[in-house]
Amino acid sequence: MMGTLSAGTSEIVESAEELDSELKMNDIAGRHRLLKPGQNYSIEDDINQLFEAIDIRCSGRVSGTSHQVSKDAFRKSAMKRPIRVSSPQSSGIGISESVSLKQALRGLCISQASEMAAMKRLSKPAGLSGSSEAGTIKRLYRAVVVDASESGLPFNEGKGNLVEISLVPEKSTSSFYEKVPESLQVPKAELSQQCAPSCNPVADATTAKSMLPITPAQDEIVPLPAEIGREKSKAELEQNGKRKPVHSLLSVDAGERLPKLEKIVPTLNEVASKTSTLDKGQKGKLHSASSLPSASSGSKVSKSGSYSPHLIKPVFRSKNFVKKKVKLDSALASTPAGSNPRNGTINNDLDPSTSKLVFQTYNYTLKNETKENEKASPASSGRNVSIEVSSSVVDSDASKPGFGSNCSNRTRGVTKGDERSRSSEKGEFSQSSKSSIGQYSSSTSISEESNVSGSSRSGNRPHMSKDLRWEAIHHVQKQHETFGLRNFKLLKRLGCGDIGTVYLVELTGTNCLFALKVMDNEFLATRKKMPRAQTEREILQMLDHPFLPTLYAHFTTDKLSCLVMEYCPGGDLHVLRQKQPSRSFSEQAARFYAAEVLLALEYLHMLGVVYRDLKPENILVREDGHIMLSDFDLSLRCAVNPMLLKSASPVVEPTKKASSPCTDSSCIHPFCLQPSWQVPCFTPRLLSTTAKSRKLKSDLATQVTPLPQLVAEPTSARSNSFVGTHEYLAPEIIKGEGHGSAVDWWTFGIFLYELLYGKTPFKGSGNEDTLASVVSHSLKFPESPMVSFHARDLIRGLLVKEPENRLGSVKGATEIKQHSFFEGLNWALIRCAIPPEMPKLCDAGTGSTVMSMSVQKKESAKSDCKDMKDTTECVEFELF
Ligand SMILES: Nc1ncnc2c1ncn2[C@@H]1O[C@H](COP(=O)(O)OP(=O)(O)OP(=O)(O)O)[C@@H](O)[C@H]1O
Repeated sequence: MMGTLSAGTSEIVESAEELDSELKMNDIAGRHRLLKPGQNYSIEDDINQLFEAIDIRCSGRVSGTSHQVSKDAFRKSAMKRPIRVSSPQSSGIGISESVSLKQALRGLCISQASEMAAMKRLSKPAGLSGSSEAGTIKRLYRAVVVDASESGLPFNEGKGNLVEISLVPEKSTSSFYEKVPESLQVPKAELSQQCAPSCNPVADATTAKSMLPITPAQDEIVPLPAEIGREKSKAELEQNGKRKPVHSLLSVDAGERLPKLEKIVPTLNEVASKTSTLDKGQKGKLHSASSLPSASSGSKVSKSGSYSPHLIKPVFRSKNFVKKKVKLDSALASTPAGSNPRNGTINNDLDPSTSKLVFQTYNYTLKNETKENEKASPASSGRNVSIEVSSSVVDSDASKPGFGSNCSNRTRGVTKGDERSRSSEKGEFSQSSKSSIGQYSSSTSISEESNVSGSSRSGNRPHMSKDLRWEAIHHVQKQHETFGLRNFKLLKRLGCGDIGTVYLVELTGTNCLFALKVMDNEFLATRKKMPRAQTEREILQMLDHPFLPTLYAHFTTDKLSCLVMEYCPGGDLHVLRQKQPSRSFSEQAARFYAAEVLLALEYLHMLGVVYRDLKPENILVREDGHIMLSDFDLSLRCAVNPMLLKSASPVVEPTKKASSPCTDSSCIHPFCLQPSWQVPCFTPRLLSTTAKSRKLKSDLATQVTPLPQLVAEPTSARSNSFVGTHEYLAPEIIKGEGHGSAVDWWTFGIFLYELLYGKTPFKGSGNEDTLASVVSHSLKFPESPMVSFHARDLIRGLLVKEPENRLGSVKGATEIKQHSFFEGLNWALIRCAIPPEMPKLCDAGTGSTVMSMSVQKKESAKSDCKDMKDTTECVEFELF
């Protein structure tokens, strides 16, 4: 019963669902990757191709009377059918629509190119989205069909000049694995009555409590133990305040959980002990489980050290790898094709019984090869793009937990046919790049998308070619002809989630740090959490965005599933907020973080991912102060179709902007390359001289139209799961009415509220009260701290209880970005902006000291190790 929930525990709850849809939607994973290895990325080509592909049939002229359509009507219609709205003024600017659109797109690309230039300048290592975003945009634009004559939605939302081009949203392919029993659902009439503004909040809350649908899953909700039988470090004590995820289907108590988590350690040791050859220069010292850092070992927080915000480099601890890099390149060049892990088999020196390696799939070449193989061999259809290194024991059992065969199909659901296909794959892996069932015998195959080979060293991410972490992985892979746990040196535990434990690890011999998420396969299987782990991995594989994590590799053993991710040393926003003087962020800081989160959510929605678990705890802070949205195991995958909202005339007044476009801090002109706030690390190419740039921008401002808006909001996504964190749960989730992407905009509203006020708006004395309050209480703003009208207005728009009326429910992030709260924000360059707060040289999220991450502070491996020992009471263990 809900009543069993402890009052002080904020939780994520979920129920089983969408497994099928997740599998069915695997094809989404590949959509945003367009460039093939070796293919040169050209913005100009993109533009031309886009316009070749775009069928512009929009007359751009709709009678003025059509503008009388209400906003609500538009919203509702927009969810069902294509929208195309034109403006009578659209033709008044003397530029043909195709030309203006092209210019606008070019501007978009210029903006993008500027970002890429900035990133290059910064040598920003990870998470950059340049070409992939371009690819995504290209794909979206290719899909655009404008048909003015067929669409009859002359709505411009007051903008007056917008021509909206849209596509019919695809039907969501998500299936409802878990539906709230009809008997348990609250009648809509009653709910609307409950939610009526005139309702007595107290009475409503009481009534709502009794009305909350109690699903069987909810019955089983139990609070996750804040501690799992280990000593609490300072940071972990802080984490106790975090709203931890709880699986609603199976209760997990401390007694059950602890042995499982502890089990990981001996498993790692086991792997280590089975490693016959240790890296050259490695001590070969294998510590027992007790050598893992105790919670207390991380309790000493060193706040010393400085931080250089402008040197965004991979996390390195010595220069060793840089030196090796040259050798690596030559080694690559001379690598025989047969020994190239991209193309063939390599040896795995791990114990066959434990070794299973799967590299993430990033490379389209591989996909193409797979398709060719499918043609050649029908039996292989349905194969996963990724190639697995697996033991026969693992793969012969399709039901085996882990990221094995049962988790690797990213293009379609796992069917019996698929399993049969797998069985037939025995011995075929060298051709199909698939694992060889029954052929383990210490051989492995690695997918081409292992991101560490040849020209596609960073996978399909040319913009990340400067990310030395990719090269580091490749380097290690080439050196050892294997890639797995043994290649990592465990430094400390970063945190523990519902499905796994995250460690800070160093890629042996490279001084590159990563976050390694380790999940116990048996635990996942017995707790029915495998789908969550699978979802997280699949989503991580899709991501290529500066505010989302990069998954460098993943591998699986019999016992463990591991994700090698980008490491964020800055802790999370939950902890960071608590460190603020008033335990809340300034409005400027909140705006910054909210904007970056919004971009991340927008990107996720474009990929057909409804995040569903937004909260400060899940927003990690990178070393450069920018954010990284993490934790995707509760996300919903669904179908999404792009919608292009084309602006046909300038939004801004040319004269105003032409006067001094760049001195205006709120300049929002798309061709204004000057960031709206200081970006000292970035000098746009077009701004070589101030005069030149001013003239250029002045000219552009008078000639060109604003950029079109791309909208890819998965409005048709539906789920009935009870998923989220109590204080952040949207009303429609609580009511069991089914929910879609609008839940992310609700949580975004709660998130912004919490950043600004230091608390969430509907928190009750207990979880039950909180849920009742969410459903029935009206939104109230505290008198202090003082928050601007714009901020409150945005929150108000987001925290509309009816999802269909919620800001963002139709056009997604596009709507929200246009809100006055974000006015003047240079969205394209925010990644180059100086964050409100730079992380100190301590890991706020864990309380443990981390080594300097900047180049200036880069230390040798030895001194780093010494520092670690000195400050964290010795994280002196090497498991691999
Ligand atoms: N890439 C990372 N860099 C630094 N710390 C991380 C990283 N990923 C996770 N962490 C830390 O590890 C902790 C556990 O993360 P994890 O994603 O496993 O669980 P969670 O966020 O609590 O949610 P869930 O249980 O739903 O997975 C986080 O709270 C965070 O402090």
